[in-house]
Amino acid sequence: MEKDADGFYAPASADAAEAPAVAAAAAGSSEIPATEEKHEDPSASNLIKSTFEVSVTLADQQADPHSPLYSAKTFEELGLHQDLLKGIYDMGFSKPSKIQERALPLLLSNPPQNFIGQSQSGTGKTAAFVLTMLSRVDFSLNKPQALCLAPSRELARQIMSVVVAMGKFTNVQTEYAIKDNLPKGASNVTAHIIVGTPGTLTDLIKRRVIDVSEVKVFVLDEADSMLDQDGLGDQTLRVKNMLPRNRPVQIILFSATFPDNVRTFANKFAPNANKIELQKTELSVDSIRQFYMDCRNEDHKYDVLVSLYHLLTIGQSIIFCQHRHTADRIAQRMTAEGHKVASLHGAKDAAERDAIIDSFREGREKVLITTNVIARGIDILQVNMVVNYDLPLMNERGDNRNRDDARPDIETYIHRIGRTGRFGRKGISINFVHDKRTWGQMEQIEKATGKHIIRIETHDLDEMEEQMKKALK
Ligand SMILES: Nc1ncnc2c1ncn2[C@@H]1O[C@H](COP(=O)(O)OP(=O)(O)OP(=O)(O)O)[C@@H](O)[C@H]1O
Repeated sequence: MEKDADGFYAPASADAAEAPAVAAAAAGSSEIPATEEKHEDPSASNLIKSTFEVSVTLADQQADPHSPLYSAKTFEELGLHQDLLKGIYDMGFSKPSKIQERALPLLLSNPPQNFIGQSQSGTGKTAAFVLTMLSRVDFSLNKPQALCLAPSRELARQIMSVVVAMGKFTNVQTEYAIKDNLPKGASNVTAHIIVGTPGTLTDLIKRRVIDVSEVKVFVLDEADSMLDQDGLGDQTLRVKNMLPRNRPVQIILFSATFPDNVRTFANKFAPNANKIELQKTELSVDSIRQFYMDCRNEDHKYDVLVSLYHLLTIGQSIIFCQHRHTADRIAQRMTAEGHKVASLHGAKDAAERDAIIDSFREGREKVLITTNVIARGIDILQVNMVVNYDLPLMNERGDNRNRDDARPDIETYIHRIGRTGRFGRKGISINFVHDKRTWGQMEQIEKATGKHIIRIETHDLDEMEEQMKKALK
């Protein structure tokens, strides 16, 4: 049943890799004011200093009706509680994004109705469901009332940091349901909002550590992966089946992607839902410029990656590999050759995973070599480059082990490149292809997403730098 080696799609044991969590610094905090802002390399590291400046004109984007960030409304008009408005402004948000503007009235209306929401990566879905959870909680009742599930411990921790930041002016109490960070004591979690991963939450409910009798809201972030039956679907369903039947529970599903095979199940999982959906051609944001490099063979991919190192460290970069051992091997080799890189995947223990992602989030590491484990949801604004060292693949059974019948995993591709270009920022993705098969797979990705992928010569680093400057301008 395990779909991926990295806990991203893994079953109960996926949670096994989870650990102590801190309500990290507000992951959601926006650094973009409503006017133009320049971002220079924020890192204090002594690596090569940025020569590029990335300018973002959020006000312009929020005024453009074709942008997913467009908004005709203000947060005040969305009927949010004063304490939540304070939290939102404290995070630096000035106007809702399109998904927030459209989803919040539907999410907050009474009686509560189920909701299925789709919007491109980095367009503010988290705030929409976090505000809903915070709005529906009765803070005078010390029992779990909202549950939120995500496919990885890293994402659960990030969501929690948004709950804490947005709920800063409320009396909200929170608790994790992720491995190695379990509630203290054997029973009676009194927190209002629980954020976790499905295996651990199932376990805590079964052991009666978490009482779900007062739960009113059940959120699935990255809902398509959470409902995919080859992945976390069974466990998520198990959680749903443990929720109270004698009272309505509002079910909320969000993702940037909803492939057809999951959409049908999503409709059953959240019946009679209000829906906001994207067209197939709108799946990724235009601010991400996509490139590819035609490498000679597997070994050459490594050389090309190394040759890109100074470009990778201009902002921050995420390098995606299909397997853990590839991530480790590349990281070890690059480190031995004097480059500073970190690697993160599901085989590492929970504490180490937390330390690595925190260090990357804080800009202490600039290059993160990883697997699909952080392909979804992770929001680090300084990431301006994503490299698909291996293209994301899956076979008919939905796993990625056997390469012979592998086809490109379009959804994972969209999520991976979506780690850059967050909330109107510019970003770059580079695919490495190295033979006819990978070339064909990339063509399929290009066709499916409807976005042109531009060739860059592997030996022409000046051109690469030129293209990068242009793309990030
Ligand atoms: N209204 C807003 N104004 C300014 N910044 C915002 C606003 N809403 C969200 N953001 C910021 O935009 C970034 C992306 O938001 P978020 O992580 O919720 O995206 P997402 O749609 O969930 O993406 P993904 O599909 O990758 O999970 C975050 O840094 C968040 O703080």
